[in-house]
Formats: sequence, structure tokens, C-alpha cells
Amino acid sequence: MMETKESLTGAAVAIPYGRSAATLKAASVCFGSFTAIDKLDLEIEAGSFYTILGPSGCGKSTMLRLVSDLIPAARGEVSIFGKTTEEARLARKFAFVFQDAALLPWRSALKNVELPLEIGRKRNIDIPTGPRNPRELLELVGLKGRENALPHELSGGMRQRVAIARALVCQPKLLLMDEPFGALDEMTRDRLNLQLLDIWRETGTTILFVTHSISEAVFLGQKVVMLRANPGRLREIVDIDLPEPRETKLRDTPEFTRYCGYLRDLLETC
Ligand SMILES: Nc1ncnc2c1ncn2[C@@H]1O[C@H](COP(=O)(O)OP(=O)(O)OP(=O)(O)O)[C@@H](O)[C@H]1O
Repeated sequence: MMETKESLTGAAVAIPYGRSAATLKAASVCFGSFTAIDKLDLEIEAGSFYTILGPSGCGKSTMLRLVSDLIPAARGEVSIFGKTTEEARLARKFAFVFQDAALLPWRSALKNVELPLEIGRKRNIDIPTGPRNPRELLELVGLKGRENALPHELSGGMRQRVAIARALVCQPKLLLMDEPFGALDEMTRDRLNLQLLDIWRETGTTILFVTHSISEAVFLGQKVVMLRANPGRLREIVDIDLPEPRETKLRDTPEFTRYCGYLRDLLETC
């Protein structure tokens, strides 16, 4: 089933609702005898924005690594758009953005964004061609004019935006983000939150976003996945029913504060 959403730029974009982007069925991850994630059941709806919260060590990053085929499930099943995680990785169905932008310091912003395409060509991987080239992606993340800058010439927020553009270059249907703005100051983080929502609307990609910030989780997420610790398990999925498109002033509303309060209380019981 397809529905349309109004993008911030006013254009209607098709978002494939009702289809699963990722499915975890009783998925467990073990490190030796230690169970980091235990029998996790989760269905990630395609086109939606999920934020993931939970106490330190509950398995948020491990869950993203499991979905992205960086670590195997000890038990249970994980599928991405109906494929195994390995098939999905090879088909470039998802991309990862880490807390550290991890750009190659000797390559310009543009050359960093182009890197996955170059690697794909070298390995003869069929990369989905989309409407956007690397220059347009840099424009999308607000870096028009900085294409030739080297990473050390950019601010932390700018480097993260390059990393996001690089993640988008292969048109992933699923974007996995592990605390991408965790190291940034609050104002920069708030600005990038707004930009990320714009990008999400424009691209229609599904986003799984790990954060430690309750307010960031509420501001960005259509759904907040709360995990509990020891071992990592699903505690609750909270639907965030706030007006769209989300704007900065939303943070000052009683509804926003109510969601934050609810999640804070929930976190205390995890
Ligand atoms: N490679 C590893 N080897 C052994 N244990 C690991 C490994 N990676 C993670 N763990 C353990 O698995 C558990 C979950 O770790 P993970 O990093 O996923 O938690 P998290 O919720 O992302 O934590 P935080 O909020 O502090 O970033 C922790 O107890 C951690 O020590």
C-alpha cells in the first residue's frame, strides 16, 4: 500500500507504508557466554522513523549491528525487506551512520560522498541509480559550496552531514544511525534534527536512529523503541502522535513534554 506525505518543500512523496523494512523474530545476540540481546521481536515499518532508547549497555548499538550484518544472530531470524542481512548488505539496501563521521581525511567532502560509488564500481556491484548525484546530496545536507573542503576544514556538524550524504549516495531503503549527533552541541544537534527530518521526508527512507537523548527521540521519532537491559529486550514501543511537519517550537508544547516525561519514567524502570 502506498500513501503520500507532504514534504517540507511542499512536494508530495510516496512512502511505502504497510511493508516491513526489517523484521526481527526472537533474535538473540551473544558475545561468548554473555547474552547481549535476548529474543527480540520487532517489526520496522517501511518509510517510518524509529528512534531507539534504553539504558546504557541494553544493546542499542548491538541491535543496529545485528540488522546491518556486522554481527550474527545466535538464535532467531532477522530479515531486511524480505532478504537475509547478508543479501541486504550486498544489495546495498541499508547504510550506516556512526557517531564519528569517519571521513577519509585526504579526500574532499565530495570525494568522500563519492567513495561508496567508486567502491561499488570496483567490485562490480550494481548500485541503484537514483535522482541524486553526490553534488546534489551535498546540497541536500546544506553543504553546497563546500564540495572541495577537506574534513579538517569542516565543523563537526558539517562532517556529520557529509557522512549522511555519503550514506545516502547508494539510495538505501534503510538508514541506520548510531548516535550520529551525540558529540555535537545542542544548537547544532537541533538544527541537524530538522535537516534530517527534511531528508527523511524527501527520500522516503526508513530510519532507525539510536540516541541517549529523550527529547531527540521524541522530536524525531514516529515511534520510540524502548529497550531494557540485562539482557537486552524490548520494553515498549511508544507511538509519538505529534503534529507534522515537526518544528522547533514543538519542543515547547505540553504534548511534547508529556511524551518526554512518560519516556523518562519508563527508562527508570528498564
Ligand atoms: N564485541 C563485544 N564483545 C563483548 N561484549 C560486547 C561487545 N559489544 C557489546 N558488548 C556488550 O553488549 C552489551 C550491549 O552493548 P551495546 O553497545 O549494544 O549497548 P548500548 O545500549 O548501545 O550502550 P550505550 O548506550 O552505552 O552506547 C554491553 O553489555 C556490552 O558490553
